[in-house]
Amino acid sequence: MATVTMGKAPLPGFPVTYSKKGRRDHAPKRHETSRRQLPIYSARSAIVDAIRCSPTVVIVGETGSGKTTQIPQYLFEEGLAHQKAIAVTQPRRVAAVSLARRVSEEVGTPLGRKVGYTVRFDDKSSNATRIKYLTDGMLIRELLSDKLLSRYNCVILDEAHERTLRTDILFGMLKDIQKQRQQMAAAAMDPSLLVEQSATTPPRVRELKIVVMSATLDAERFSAYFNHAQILYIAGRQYPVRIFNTLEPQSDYLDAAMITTLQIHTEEPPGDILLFLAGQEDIESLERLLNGSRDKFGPDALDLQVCPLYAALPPAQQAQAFAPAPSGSRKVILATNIAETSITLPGIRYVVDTGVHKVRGYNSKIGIESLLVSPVSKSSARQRTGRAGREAPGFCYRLYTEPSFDKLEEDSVPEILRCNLAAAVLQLKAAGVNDVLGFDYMDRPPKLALLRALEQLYALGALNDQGNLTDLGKWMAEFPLDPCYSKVLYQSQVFQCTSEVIDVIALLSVDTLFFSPMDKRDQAAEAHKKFVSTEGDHLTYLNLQKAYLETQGSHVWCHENFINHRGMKYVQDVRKQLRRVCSRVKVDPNTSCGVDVDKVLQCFVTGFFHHTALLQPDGNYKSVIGSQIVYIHPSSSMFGKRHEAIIYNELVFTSRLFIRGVSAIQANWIPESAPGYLNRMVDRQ
Ligand SMILES: Nc1ncnc2c1ncn2[C@@H]1O[C@H](COP(=O)(O)OP(=O)(O)OP(=O)(O)O)[C@@H](O)[C@H]1O
Repeated sequence: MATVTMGKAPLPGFPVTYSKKGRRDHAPKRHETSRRQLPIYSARSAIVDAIRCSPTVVIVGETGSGKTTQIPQYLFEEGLAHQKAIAVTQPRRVAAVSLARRVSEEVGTPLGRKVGYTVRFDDKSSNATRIKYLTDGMLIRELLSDKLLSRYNCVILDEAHERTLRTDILFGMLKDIQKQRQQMAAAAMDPSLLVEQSATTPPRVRELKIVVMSATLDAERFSAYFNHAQILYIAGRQYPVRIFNTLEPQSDYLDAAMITTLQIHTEEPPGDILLFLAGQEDIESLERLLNGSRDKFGPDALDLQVCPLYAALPPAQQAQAFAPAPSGSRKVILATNIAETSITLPGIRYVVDTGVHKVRGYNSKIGIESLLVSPVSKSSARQRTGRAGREAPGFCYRLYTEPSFDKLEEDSVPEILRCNLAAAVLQLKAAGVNDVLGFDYMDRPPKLALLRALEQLYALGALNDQGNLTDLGKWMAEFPLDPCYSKVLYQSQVFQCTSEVIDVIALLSVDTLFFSPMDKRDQAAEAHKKFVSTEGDHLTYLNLQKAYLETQGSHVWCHENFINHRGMKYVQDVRKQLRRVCSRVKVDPNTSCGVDVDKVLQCFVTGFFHHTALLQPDGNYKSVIGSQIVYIHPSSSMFGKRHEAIIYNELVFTSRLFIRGVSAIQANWIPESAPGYLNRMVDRQ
């Protein structure tokens, strides 16, 4: 017979509802009704049964149908969180926080009690928490101290289609935990073990249920990876969304976004607008433009309240996007793709999609992970559309043509295939995965590439000879940089040249900062002369940066000196990012070596010892590792010069093995930088 634990009397308006298990939930009535109206409600028992019967279930359901807010509650109500909790991962913190708020309201308990969240630097959960929304990164962190995730009965991987590096790492880790727990649970069923166990207490470690969810994922593929998991397709959209495409391609998406927003504001019935843009800069410029265009609305128009929403915005300002617009005004939220999945922004009826986003890419030149503006995938476009139609019928204005939509990729390339492997392996190690070769990747990177990555990390001092992460490795894992560069940055504290190292790394991220038009070659060469350092490209770049800052990045100055103005602007962005991260990890970005610039080169050798070459008696350069003859590229300031030893930034094979980003160094700096590794590599030759 079910037992009921009695507590305090319920508050008026909060009826007590009894679940089948006899547990008591205080659920506010107004949410109870709306919960039952969600499309997913009719599939409630099918979902619960599937999860009860199968270790892993893949669920695909329309955006807004109720997956993220309802499924964890169904499992909780049906006793699947018994004595433990349900984790729901999100790729973004803003979603984790807002979902926990909403669901705790639906459950009718204060945030942090039955329903809570954990994101970096913010934890609203307790031992009583049964449904926990958390970022994928935070679940990886929890894994480091609780290897079997024993506090959870079920992990829901939401928005799995996003395939972030961390979510991909979680896929493999969770599969492994599930297997281990299955074996332990099976062992506990062994009658000889049951003798020692009380009949009333459940086994200490239960099986781990995994639920993979999204509105837009390739369910068959996910099912195959998760041991042929059961797939559930949930039909039904909450409210219809009408999609409009432009008839012509738009040359300036910001301009098109501005016009469309003003048109909706002045011509369409009330309802807030959500506008997707590529990044913070776009948002700031559109915010200025929209705030400056109030006089165009006419005397009877509603006021327009502009709310930015991007990851770097302080949480208090982000919260404004979730608050209702003041009466007599319409809210327009200018957002990056942080608003693309999972969240419900109350009041939104109109979505404007520019069709672009910033993607973390990998600049193989310097291994810096960059953010580049690119077209979205179909899957992203559908998710954006799905932000309308959650509380009433909605409209989505795509600022690109229908044929352009048809040409978009179905899904974005998984991050693990887009980023440098040394960096990915460093992340895996930081996440506690020791066997990175045997790791169960959903999309496996090539083995040789993984081996190279391990060897390189060892040489850099990020791994010890057991292959475990060192303290330096942990530090390096904090940086959005190829590990060679983060090592140089770390060493810059020893050489007292952090400011210069940041500048050079940023400058090396662009291909051609000096340009020479065919018809003005001599003029350009003359203009470039004043920046050239006899010690090579690294210090030449440093001279260029100094001069650029002195002229405050003037377009005219760049033009007169045959300098790539756009490239220099990008350099300043990268520089700003790096300075910010340095400050965050308490490294002073202003530490400078002054005129003692040799220190900068010495510091670079500590990360680039494998990119060094020695001058041969015949005048050629031979690489220290690989013993290959390498040729200085004609674009380098070191072209035609001879020096006992050189360091280079990259090796490119075109007609010959060319090296670029070259500087002169002292030969004795090389063995000092990674003695063990270099001896081994030279022995192998
Ligand atoms: N903060 C909120 N305020 C108002 N309504 C909300 C809120 N959060 C959710 N809802 C309502 O609950 C519905 C279901 O939301 P939920 O996030 O569970 O859907 P979903 O299927 O996970 O969507 P998606 O695939 O887009 O993440 C929404 O369509 C909306 O009507």
